[in-house]
Amino acid sequence: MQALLESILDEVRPLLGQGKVADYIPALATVDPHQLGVAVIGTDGSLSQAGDADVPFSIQSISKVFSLVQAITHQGEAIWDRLGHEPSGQAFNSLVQLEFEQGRPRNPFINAGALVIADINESRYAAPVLSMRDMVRKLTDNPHIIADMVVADSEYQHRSRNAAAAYLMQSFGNFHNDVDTVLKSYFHHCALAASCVDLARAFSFLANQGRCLHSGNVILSPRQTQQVNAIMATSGLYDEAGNFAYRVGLPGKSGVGGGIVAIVPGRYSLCVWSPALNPSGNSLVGMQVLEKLTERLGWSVFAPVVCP
Ligand SMILES: NC(=O)CC[C@H](N)C(=O)O
Repeated sequence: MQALLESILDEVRPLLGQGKVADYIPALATVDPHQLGVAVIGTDGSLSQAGDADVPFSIQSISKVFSLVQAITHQGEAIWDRLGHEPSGQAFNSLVQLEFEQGRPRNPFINAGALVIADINESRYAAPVLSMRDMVRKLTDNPHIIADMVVADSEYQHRSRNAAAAYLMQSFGNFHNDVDTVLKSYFHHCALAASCVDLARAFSFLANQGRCLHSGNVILSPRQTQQVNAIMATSGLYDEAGNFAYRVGLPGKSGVGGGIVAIVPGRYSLCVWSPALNPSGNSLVGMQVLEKLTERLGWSVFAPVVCP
């Protein structure tokens, strides 16, 4: 695996320089786009990594999976009264559908949906920012995880679109807490910094029927784990979810920091990172790495099930 990861990174390195780092959050515009890393953790505990796999980056929308897990943990199925689990086919920050659909976001992985989830969590936790940070520290097994406050502040300064989504939902009665307070929690979650190795480890529970590999803690039931993987497969890459299913064939979640996590249910959790994005806001080189890896290894949730 180690040699395969190294050789795939060598193959895609010439593509570094294509794509564009997220500049609608000015603090992210300064990140060096030539970085590239990948980490793969097996449910047998094996870790393989290549390139800049230990360099922390802004997890951005990858945090939406952690927030969803928190909300499922304390609200269960009741969260679906407030939002759907259908793909949107729209950009992650689109507002068009939200007006048509009376302020009920399509899914928890577009911004509007993540803001409703943040609102649900704001009602539940006394200190949502710390609850999230502690959860990510436990799941990554890294007590040094912190949010990059320069990124969080930069997003707050440029919050118009997310604020518009939240106020629109408030006008439909689907937002219960103070908008500014929830936005601050949400930006803080997005600004958490973690490496490929941290995130591959953090998401091992999704490859392991809901049980965290290193702690043994039950994070979700096996059924809830399948459901979160299903939402990742159908909505994790926004308006590119279909392309991701076609090219990679795994549940995945991207962020505008250039990270993409992916799950091979029962086998592996992986994370790839390269900051420059394609027009859908997904890591351009990261997609290539995942496509090559799954093609070489035959990993796909759409491949025939091999019975023992
Ligand atoms: N796709 C993303 O990673 C978007 C997250 C970003 N924090 C935003 O709200 O715009």
